[in-house]
Amino acid sequence: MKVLIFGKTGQVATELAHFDGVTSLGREEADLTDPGACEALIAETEADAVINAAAYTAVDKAEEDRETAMIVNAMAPTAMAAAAAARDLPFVHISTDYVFEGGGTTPWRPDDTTGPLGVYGASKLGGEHGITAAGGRYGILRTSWVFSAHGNNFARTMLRLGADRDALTIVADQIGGPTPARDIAAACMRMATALKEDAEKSGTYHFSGTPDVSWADFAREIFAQASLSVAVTDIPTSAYPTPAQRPLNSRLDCSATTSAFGIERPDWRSGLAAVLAELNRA
Ligand SMILES: NC(=O)C1=CN([C@@H]2O[C@H](COP(=O)(O)OP(=O)(O)OC[C@H]3O[C@@H](n4cnc5c(N)ncnc54)[C@H](OP(=O)(O)O)[C@@H]3O)[C@@H](O)[C@H]2O)C=CC1
Ligand SMILES: Cc1cn([C@H]2C[C@H](O)[C@@H](COP(=O)(O)OP(=O)(O)O[C@H]3O[C@@H](C)C(=O)[C@@H](O)[C@H]3O)O2)c(=O)[nH]c1=O
Ligand SMILES: [Mg+2]
Repeated sequence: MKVLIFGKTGQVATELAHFDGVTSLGREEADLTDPGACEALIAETEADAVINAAAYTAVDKAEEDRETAMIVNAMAPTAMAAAAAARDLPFVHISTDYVFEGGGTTPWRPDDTTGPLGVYGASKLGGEHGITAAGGRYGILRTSWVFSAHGNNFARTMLRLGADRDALTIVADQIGGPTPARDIAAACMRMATALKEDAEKSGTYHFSGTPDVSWADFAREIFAQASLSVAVTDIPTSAYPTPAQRPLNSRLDCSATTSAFGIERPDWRSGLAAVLAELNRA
């Protein structure tokens, strides 16, 4: 199957580029601030499916750059979905736990009420609504806490800070599933193939690594596996003020993804080991 990918340099896009039959479009070939151009690329593609792995992911910066976040995360994916629907091509798109308001401790199910706390989450939710309304074959995969050997992510931030600090204070009341970018890429490919066969599988799905942990627990595991001696102290979110508010409960119920596509939650601790091995080889 030939797959057209929006995004080339991001965490998930980098992992998608390793699959056979994919064509990756970087910012130079497809700028998401120009939704019409993205639409045109899908109208003329020879691919059998489209995956969007590009997004405005700077959560705090989005608070003061709402317009760009909305164009990239809502308008461009909406235009892509319409173009894919017009040609009956499966369209797979990645969304986020940040569409939820984050109350309680129950894992969120795909049809639970959304309530984004910030601009990034609101812009991603706008994309979800546009894609759903386009009426084509689509899969929206909400994931969380993505990490890989590339790009900006919490694991690489911890390795950088841990290299010259022996103690860090990390938020311990936000709970979620860290997710290896490699597993998200594989899930997207699997969904694109399944949607080609069966349009009835269209819908919104959840996918995150297991077990659910706090950011502080995630940091401890990073330092343990990297053999870095850094003392991690738990702090509440209130002690780490940021421009954008984050959900406290980011747990995702991924059971529908397993039933529809046979995709299981990956253990993020082995994904972390693979990322550390990759960084050590580099
Ligand atoms: N990171 C995370 O923790 C999470 C991410 N997600 C979602 O997963 C998906 C993939 O995220 P991830 O791989 O982490 O993203 P990254 O932040 O690693 O990469 C973002 C990608 O989007 C591209 N991009 C941004 N703006 C534009 C633009 N205007 N035109 C073209 N390309 C653009 C970037 O290109 P360039 O290098 O040129 O800037 C880059 O390739 C996104 O939809 C994101 O919302 C969901 C949950 C958690
Ligand atoms: C660096 C640092 C962060 N933190 C906290 C802040 C925050 O609550 C948490 C994670 O920080 P980050 O900046 O990596 O978080 P953030 O960029 O908000 O990560 C999010 O990105 C978007 C794109 C998503 O879709 C989400 O699923 C999620 O992965 O760790 C500390 O408590 N201490 C620290 O020293
Ligand atoms: Mg970040």
